[in-house]
Amino acid sequence: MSLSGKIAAVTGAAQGIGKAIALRLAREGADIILLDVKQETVQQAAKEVEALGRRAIALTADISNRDEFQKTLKEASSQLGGLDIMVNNAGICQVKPILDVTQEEVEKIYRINVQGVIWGIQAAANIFKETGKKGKIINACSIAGHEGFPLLGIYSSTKFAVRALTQSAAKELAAFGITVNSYCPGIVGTDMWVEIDKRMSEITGAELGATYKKYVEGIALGRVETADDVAGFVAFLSGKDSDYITGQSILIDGGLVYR
Ligand SMILES: NC(=O)C1=CN([C@@H]2O[C@H](COP(=O)(O)OP(=O)(O)OC[C@H]3O[C@@H](n4cnc5c(N)ncnc54)[C@H](O)[C@@H]3O)[C@@H](O)[C@H]2O)C=CC1
Ligand SMILES: CC(=O)C(C)=O
Repeated sequence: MSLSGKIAAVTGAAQGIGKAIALRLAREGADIILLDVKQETVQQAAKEVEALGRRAIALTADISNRDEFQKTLKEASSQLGGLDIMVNNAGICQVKPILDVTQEEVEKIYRINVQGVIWGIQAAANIFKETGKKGKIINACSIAGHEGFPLLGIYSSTKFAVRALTQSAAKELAAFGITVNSYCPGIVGTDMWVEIDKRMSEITGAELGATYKKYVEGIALGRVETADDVAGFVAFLSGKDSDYITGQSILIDGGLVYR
């Protein structure tokens, strides 16, 4: 598919799935706004986009800060000449029994994983409406947005919230020709899973690597998911071939959770 002439914004684009999405959309022809809290690495990722011959703007901003996020995104989109695709990818994980989690911990993950997605939907939809674009909003959900997993309860609840927001926003924005969908990866070999495995070991006493191995063994296709697997699917959701899909949170997990 060609995304030539399109402008896409990707949050959490400094590394992992977000960086793979930014590079894949650039390969398909889009110019990219890359946003992350990690200044140096997001600038490096933007250079990699430019090396593919596309325009790139690196933004250092926190998606949980509504004003900072929306202001920087609006300025960057004006600079590039608009916005067509918004990928609300940034998120954090948390591994803890529900009985032990503190108020601060719950608030932190909800500010990033839930409020950050709300601010991203608002920012993109307002830009699309102002510029008369039938844009696409694409959110990061998870298998954990379809099923609760032990020690990932609060994280799972944030991803269930993303699924609800995706459905509601799709219904509210359909009148403007804006579609809203989510991708739901399974076990992707990024820094997030290194951290999950480490925390699971600390809590359960399992050997380092054992939790990751156990989850990967449950995947029907028999291999861990790569960030590029996810990026290819996001490219599909960004392009014309997905124009008639909205409000969906689609599993891309190699066969792990079945809905
Ligand atoms: N790794 C996995 O197995 C899975 C990941 N996901 C979701 O995919 C998304 C990306 O995950 P990964 O690439 O694996 O994570 P990662 O931890 O490797 O990368 C996340 C990126 O988001 C950025 N970020 C975090 N908080 C931010 C904030 N407040 N403002 C701006 N940027 C922020 C980080 O700096 C980092 O660059 C997340 O929403 C995650 O929940 C979903 C299912 C599986
Ligand atoms: C990080 C994540 O979403 C899972 C379920 O592994």
